[in-house]
Amino acid sequence: MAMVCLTDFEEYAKEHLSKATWDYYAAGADECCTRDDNLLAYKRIRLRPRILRDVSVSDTRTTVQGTEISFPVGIAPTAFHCLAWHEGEVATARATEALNTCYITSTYSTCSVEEIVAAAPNGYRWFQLYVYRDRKLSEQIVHRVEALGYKALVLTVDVPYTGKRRNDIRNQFKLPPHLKVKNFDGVFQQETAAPEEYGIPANTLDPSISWKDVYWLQSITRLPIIIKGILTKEDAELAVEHGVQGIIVSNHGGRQLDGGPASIDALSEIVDTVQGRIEIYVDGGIRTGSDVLKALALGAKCVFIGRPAVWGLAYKGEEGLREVLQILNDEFRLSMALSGCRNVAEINRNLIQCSKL
Ligand SMILES: Cc1cc2nc3c(=O)[nH]c(=O)nc-3n(C[C@H](O)[C@H](O)[C@H](O)COP(=O)(O)O)c2cc1C
Ligand SMILES: CCCCCCC(=O)C(=O)O
Repeated sequence: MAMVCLTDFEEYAKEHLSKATWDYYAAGADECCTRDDNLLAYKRIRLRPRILRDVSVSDTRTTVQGTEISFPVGIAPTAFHCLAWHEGEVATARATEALNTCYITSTYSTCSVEEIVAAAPNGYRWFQLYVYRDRKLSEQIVHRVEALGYKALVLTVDVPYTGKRRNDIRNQFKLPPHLKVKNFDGVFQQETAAPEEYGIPANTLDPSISWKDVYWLQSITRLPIIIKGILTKEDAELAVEHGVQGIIVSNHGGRQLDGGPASIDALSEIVDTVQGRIEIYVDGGIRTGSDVLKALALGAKCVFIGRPAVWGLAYKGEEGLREVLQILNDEFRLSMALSGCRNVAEINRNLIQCSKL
């Protein structure tokens, strides 16, 4: 079967994954309004293409946190890649190294960070962090990834509690016994009597985390800190005031608070408030190259994809994810050219119809 667009990979994954795994990847919170709006919001935005601008050569390269990547699409942190493909995050690391883009490894990876780095030693990676009640656990993983050459920490702030994902509850979804959250092998397993969530002891994440924990994190690391899960200008301003280096505008793929804004709809107020003081990225609902173009036009430095990466893995592991990234790269290049942009520096708000500004 020829894979032409990202939804081809979605259909393949839906057909070939077990129902419980598919439901877990697809899940949104409650009625899935925010999950679905993440995609619909891109379709509401209209472009203002410019013509006759010699687009015979186009350059999709950009930088994030000072490092060059081949195009402005990275991999958002998603848990449990071994559910989609037996090599799991090792395949993800190889595909992203090959395509020269940024891979944010989830705390809940089913390969360890050491295995990931060994598989793709030259890959450019950030590590996604949750803050545990037991701060020592968070501190240990921070020091591990720093020593392994991860280039930034992505602090996820929208999971004080896990959102209510109805099918996961109906399916009693949990990691099968042969898979583990490898970064915490032996740590989480000790608490087998405790109630579980997805096969992980419940209540390990600290719902009391607050802005002071950003200072705590800064005190234990020299890595840049990027906050993932901001949706308002007020919190964006606080992030800048607390000295972080980046923001990922995100609603966690609509898996946490249902009824919040589509992430692309939240982007503009954050970009306007931050005024270039730190880099802003966005994830949620990006499925085509023109979605990438729209996000950049509205001020994102780079976008990240979550579910499409696991669909690629489910299709053919490393090769499948490479295909997903290559298709997005090709579509983005074409959208740039058809709207008169020769490089990412030429993408700006003039490309967006006024009703969306
Ligand atoms: C199956 C799945 C697992 C996820 N796991 C994590 C995670 O471990 N940490 C995290 O910060 N975000 C996690 N997310 C949220 C993603 O990083 C990202 O915000 C979201 O998937 C983007 O939306 P998209 O799937 O429409 O691209 C997960 C999302 C999905 C779909
Ligand atoms: C015990 C919390 C598990 C969270 C799993 C990863 C995640 O963020 C998700 O959206 O799923």
